[in-house]
Amino acid sequence: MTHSRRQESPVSTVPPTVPAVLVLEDGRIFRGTSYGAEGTALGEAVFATGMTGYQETITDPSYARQLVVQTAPHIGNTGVNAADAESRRIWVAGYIVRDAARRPSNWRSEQSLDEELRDQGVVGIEGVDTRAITRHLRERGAMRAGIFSGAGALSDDARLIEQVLEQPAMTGSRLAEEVSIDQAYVVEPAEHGWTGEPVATVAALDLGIKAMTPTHFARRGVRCVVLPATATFDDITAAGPDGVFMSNGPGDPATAEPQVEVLRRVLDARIPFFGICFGNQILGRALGFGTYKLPYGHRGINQPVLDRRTGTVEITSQNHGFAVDAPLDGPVQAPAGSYGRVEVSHISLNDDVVEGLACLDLPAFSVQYHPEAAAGPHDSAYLFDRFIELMLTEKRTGTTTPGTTAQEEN
Ligand SMILES: NC(=O)CC[C@H](N)C(=O)O
Repeated sequence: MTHSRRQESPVSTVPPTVPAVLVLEDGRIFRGTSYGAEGTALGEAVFATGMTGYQETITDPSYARQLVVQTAPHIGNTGVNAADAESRRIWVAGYIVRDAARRPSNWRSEQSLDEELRDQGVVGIEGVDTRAITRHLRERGAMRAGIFSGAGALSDDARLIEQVLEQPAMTGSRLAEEVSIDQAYVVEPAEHGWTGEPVATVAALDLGIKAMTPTHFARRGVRCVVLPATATFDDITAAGPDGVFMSNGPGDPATAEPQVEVLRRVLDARIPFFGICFGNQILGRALGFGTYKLPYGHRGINQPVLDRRTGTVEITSQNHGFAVDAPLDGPVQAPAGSYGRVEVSHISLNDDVVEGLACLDLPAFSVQYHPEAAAGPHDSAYLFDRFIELMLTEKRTGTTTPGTTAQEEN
């Protein structure tokens, strides 16, 4: 009886499942079901440990060409909305979750994450053991991978591994120009509730900038002129900036030669500089240090960092796979140019990786993490204040004239 009633019922709460498979370049394979768009996604498999903020994560341009594994097991439960997007689109190349929420439940939700992934053509996989994937990546390192769903998932494993190996590795990939903008734009302080006159102007290079960064400047009264990644030194000075900012961004910092050259001219001209993440790596390179690939990177919103100058510990938001190779012990002369002394100002308390650089003879500093948060804790927002203070001090003491070098001024 019960059996026949069940057969007659037209209602089914279980959606039809489409097979999907995650294939890692070392041959490890995880089978699950399709999530978001159906198709093929290739990229570097990395894991992100944030328990919240999945929308900010997937719209962070630094994740371009990466397949992101969320270690939090339940994803999508608050849906997505226009206000929380950190850029104009989703940038993760593919998305890997354990258990996708079937129904979002939040008053701010405008659409389900599944629908948003579909709308933007982002291929994902769900129902895989994300803990096993994470442990694998932690032991073997971030690596090339592919998500294949629908008909593609039925292909021969060897053929799928071949496809995964055909893509370029993250090392050597230049991606900042791909995610940047074509046209400059300005974010005015008044747009974010500032009622007085602007206190300064920052020229911000968009190497993959997140919306929250200009917002932080604007809230503090700073005009933010956002420029494409290809901006020249002359484009920067044309904005009449009191300071220059370089954002986070995807790809290998070893490929950022044009931005390193631009930054050297900024430093030569003694224009105050602040960089975050990719911007920190570019400052490191401009000063003559190398960069290297971390085994599996730092991605999450609870990464402990020590500010070595104050002894304060910050809980930070991070997303980096590369790091600066600079000596931890004491200030050193910058190996390149005549930039004077530099010190490692911040280090990771998990693994001693360089998390910040400070020039002692120039108004320039940077951090490897994300003081703009979004998502993540706000511990590091003081860095925006520190940069504004630096710009205003340089302005007051008159040592900075954009477009001229320190020698020319003397
Ligand atoms: N968020 C970032 O700016 C990342 C910088 C660089 N692409 C890295 O992976 O290290």
